[in-house]
Amino acid sequence: MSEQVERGRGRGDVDGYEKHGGFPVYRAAEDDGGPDFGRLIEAMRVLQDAAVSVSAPADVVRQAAEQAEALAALLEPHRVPEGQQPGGRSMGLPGRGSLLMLPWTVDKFDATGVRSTGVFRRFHMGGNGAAHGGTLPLLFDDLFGMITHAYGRPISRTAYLHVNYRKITPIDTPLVIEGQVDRVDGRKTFITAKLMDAEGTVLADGEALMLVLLPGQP
Ligand SMILES: CCCCC/C=C\C/C=C\C/C=C\C/C=C\CCCC(=O)SCCNC(=O)CCNC(=O)[C@H](O)C(C)(C)COP(=O)(O)OP(=O)(O)OC[C@H]1O[C@@H](n2cnc3c(N)ncnc32)[C@H](O)[C@@H]1OP(=O)(O)O
Repeated sequence: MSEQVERGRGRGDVDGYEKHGGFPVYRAAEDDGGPDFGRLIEAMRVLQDAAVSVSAPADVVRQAAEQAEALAALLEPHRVPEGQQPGGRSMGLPGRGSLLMLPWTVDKFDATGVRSTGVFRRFHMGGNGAAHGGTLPLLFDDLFGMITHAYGRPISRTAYLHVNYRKITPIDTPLVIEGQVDRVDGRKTFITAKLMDAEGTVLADGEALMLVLLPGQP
């Protein structure tokens, strides 16, 4: 984890951050969920990739279903309320340890912007080796959230998000996404970002308006 990301852990204490909106208080998980949480999440991701790409004999599918059901039953008694689980709050893990997020790694996180690197996996495929078009706004939206946070803005929500698909975004290929705050106008934070391949070719670019929540807004 970079020094910038480490510093970002303390943002929950920035004056006004917790008081804004009706959003629950979120803090980064102290220990990234413990020694095996990252392993669990990565194993789940591999399982997701497998689940959407295998064509297995019926007996294998039956065994896999039974094992998946047993695993779910093992975890079920340990559900906790939103904001207490390490998933999504583990800043040292790819995708913050959230299965929903792209498993990307943040390597820059400060007021000048946020950069993250990673690959779209088989799980994220739309067709013909390209990432599903819906997965790109997910990547952009989460980056925009981090950029807002790294800039020191109070909790904000995405009012709009625009993505231009410039070229096919391939799966299993190292990519980088980078963006920054362009301007601030009262509650409004305007952000832009670019998704690029290793040669710097822009595959997609995006812009968003993030609005600081008013007191009580969910
Ligand atoms: C989860 C964090 C883990 C914690 C770990 C610790 C640290 C973490 C570090 C980083 C965090 C990382 C990531 C964060 C994760 C994710 C970020 C994703 C964020 C989202 O994914 S969030 C979900 C999608 N999002 C929504 O679910 C919004 C639904 N919506 C609403 O809740 C309202 O809509 C709201 C509140 C947005 C505004 O409502 P409102 O009533 O307060 O404001 P109002 O409408 O009056 O607009 C005020 C002024 O904005 C202009 N305006 C409004 N909308 C516009 C538009 N679309 N286009 C152009 N202008 C627009 C108006 O024209 C007016 O402009 P003017 O003042 O000039 O007249």
